[in-house]
Amino acid sequence: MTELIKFTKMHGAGNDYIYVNSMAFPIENPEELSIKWSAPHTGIGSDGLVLIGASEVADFSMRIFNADGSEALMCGNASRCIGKYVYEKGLTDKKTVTLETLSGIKELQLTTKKTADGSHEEVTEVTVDMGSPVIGETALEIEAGGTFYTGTVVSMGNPHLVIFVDDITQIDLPAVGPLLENHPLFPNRTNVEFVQILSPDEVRMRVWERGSGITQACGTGACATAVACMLHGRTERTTKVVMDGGPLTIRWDEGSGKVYMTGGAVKVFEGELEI
Ligand SMILES: N[C@@H](CCC[C@H](N)C(=O)O)C(=O)O
Repeated sequence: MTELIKFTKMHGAGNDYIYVNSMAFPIENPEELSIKWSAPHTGIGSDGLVLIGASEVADFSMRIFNADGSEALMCGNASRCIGKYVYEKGLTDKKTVTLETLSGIKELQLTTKKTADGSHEEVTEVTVDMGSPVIGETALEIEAGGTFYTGTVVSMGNPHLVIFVDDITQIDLPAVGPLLENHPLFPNRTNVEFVQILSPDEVRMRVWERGSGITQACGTGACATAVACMLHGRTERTTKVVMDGGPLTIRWDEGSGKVYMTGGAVKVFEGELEI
């Protein structure tokens, strides 16, 4: 029997996912549908699929699937978009929302303002408590395509390799990204961030995401980047990470050791699909 699934296309700094409220529209084969719906010409076109579900330990749960159908443990940009989704759809009236993810419970702080016609409140910005980073090697020598890079390995629930470069425009991301993502040093693959320092509180970053390729932004990647920058004494505790799709502000709190990510979330359109 054909089923109709309602979805919302949203993005955070240009990192775009298809969001489905799986409490209303249960989905049995998200891996398959993420591949199908993410396809730019034959599907909706996106970096992946996000399911918003119920939770016994938090207000809501999130499952995130990359465009290749692989499931990730965490997604920074999607967590902000879910904050906007659940508040604006009236699924909650809380401005502090907890979200169960495969990498633990994250807390979202929503900033809202009245819409221009004064009829309701909209979410303008979300700050996510991303938890504490797990720091791996800080000077990993790695070869890809005949070039040697030095990277810092940081997990923000999912794996990241952060590489400092002098001039980010010189990086051939489509060529080197897949080599590093699938490097034998990373049996579970990795997300890859190239970073150029602009000032003590601003960096430029481009990302190659595990399972999705080049994306306009990566929230966990921005956090990993800021952590690597601070670890190496390149930036202050708060850093603006400017990606192809826009900036995120990342603060690595000295006292708690936690990383806080702040940025916007945008609804693009809604639709329905038959499965
Ligand atoms: N874009 C995301 C991360 C999505 C998952 C990642 N590609 C992985 O496989 O670990 C973000 O905003 O954090």
